Amino acid sequence: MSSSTHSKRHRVGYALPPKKIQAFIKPSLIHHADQHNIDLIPIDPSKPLIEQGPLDCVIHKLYGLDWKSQLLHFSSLNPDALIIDPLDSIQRIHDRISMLQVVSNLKVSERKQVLDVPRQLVFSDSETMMKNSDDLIQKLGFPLIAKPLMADGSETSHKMYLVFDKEGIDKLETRVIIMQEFVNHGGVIFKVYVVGDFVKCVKRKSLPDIKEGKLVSLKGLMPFSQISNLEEKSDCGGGEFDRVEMPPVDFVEEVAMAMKEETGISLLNFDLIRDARDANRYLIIDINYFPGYEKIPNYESVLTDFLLNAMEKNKSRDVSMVRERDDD
Ligand SMILES: O=P(O)(O)O[C@@H]1[C@@H](OP(=O)(O)O)[C@H](OP(=O)(O)O)[C@H](O)[C@H](OP(=O)(O)O)[C@H]1OP(=O)(O)O
Ligand SMILES: Nc1ncnc2c1ncn2[C@@H]1O[C@H](COP(=O)(O)OP(=O)(O)O)[C@@H](O)[C@H]1O
Ligand SMILES: [Mg+2]
Ligand SMILES: [Mg+2]
Repeated sequence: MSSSTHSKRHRVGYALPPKKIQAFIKPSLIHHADQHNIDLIPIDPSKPLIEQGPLDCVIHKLYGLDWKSQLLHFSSLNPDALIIDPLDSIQRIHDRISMLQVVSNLKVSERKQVLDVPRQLVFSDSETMMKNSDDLIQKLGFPLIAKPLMADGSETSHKMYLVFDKEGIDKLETRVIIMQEFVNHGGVIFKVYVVGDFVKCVKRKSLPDIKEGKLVSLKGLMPFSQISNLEEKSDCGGGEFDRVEMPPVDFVEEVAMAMKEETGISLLNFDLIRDARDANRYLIIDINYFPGYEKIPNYESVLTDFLLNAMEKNKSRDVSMVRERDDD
């Protein structure tokens, strides 16, 4: 990195919901960034963004048309400012259909591990789903997971149900619904955090397996909030979690970099599960924009290094564009 990067102060604006500011913009992050010539500046989304500059870079996780037009207006007046990440790219992972299409487009080399997504069907309303329930059951079987289409941080976007039988399908009362096959995965999920070229995979507790024998005793549907009832009776406990092997690092890193390329997004994580019936089959079930990075150790330096690098790259891009213009 050039010495000028170290001497110049960088103004990085952050536009985040209050809950996220509380969790992510910790004094330790502000301090670490400050020590590395970055001023983290709060952006007030209720005021014009163009009046809150100058800014070298904007990081953001806000939704809605107002924020979109604010960013567009700001970018048109400040073409050299770096926006992390582009709104159009983020939009693609706010929808649980296009999100999984991203996975199908990933370019991952031929290897022992296979990357897949769960099978899913989308319905415009519960009535249409009920009418087509025989087809749904035939295609995906039970148990099913009902997910809202949108994954846009809204209150309802994480509200899900496990559906065990036809009566469960009939009881669902949501608007656009994704019905996804439930894949047994040993009750453990791997969360892969990506920050530019940095990749960190961690283990988390997930929904426990639902063995065929157990399915007969499960009736109707169950919102996820009650899933702990099921977990108590699950096979995953008593230190088993700690013994679960992590996926191969090179595989995770390759998928993470392919994801970054395909989405054009630098700040994301994805949820990876390993098929309980095939240890080499991995499925991506969820991709999240700008997740809770504060949960990874040393996130202060990871984020600071990323911002410095991104601004440095952006500056060299601007310089080469000026050179190209001069050459014309
Ligand atoms: O709140 P946290 O720290 O659990 O982070 C949430 C993420 O948890 P994770 O880091 O994956 O464990 C969470 O990931 P999941 O969807 O739970 O896999 C989302 O990214 C969530 O954002 P939103 O509500 O979808 O806008 C994230 O919420 P925000 O931090 O953006 O509010
Ligand atoms: N197809 C699936 N098979 C098995 N478990 C799943 C599947 N999809 C989701 N889950 C479980 O449900 C949780 C929430 O689903 P996810 O798609 O990640 O939604 P969210 O965006 O709310 O995190 C996951 O962390 C995992 O435990
Ligand atoms: Mg998830
Ligand atoms: Mg999610």
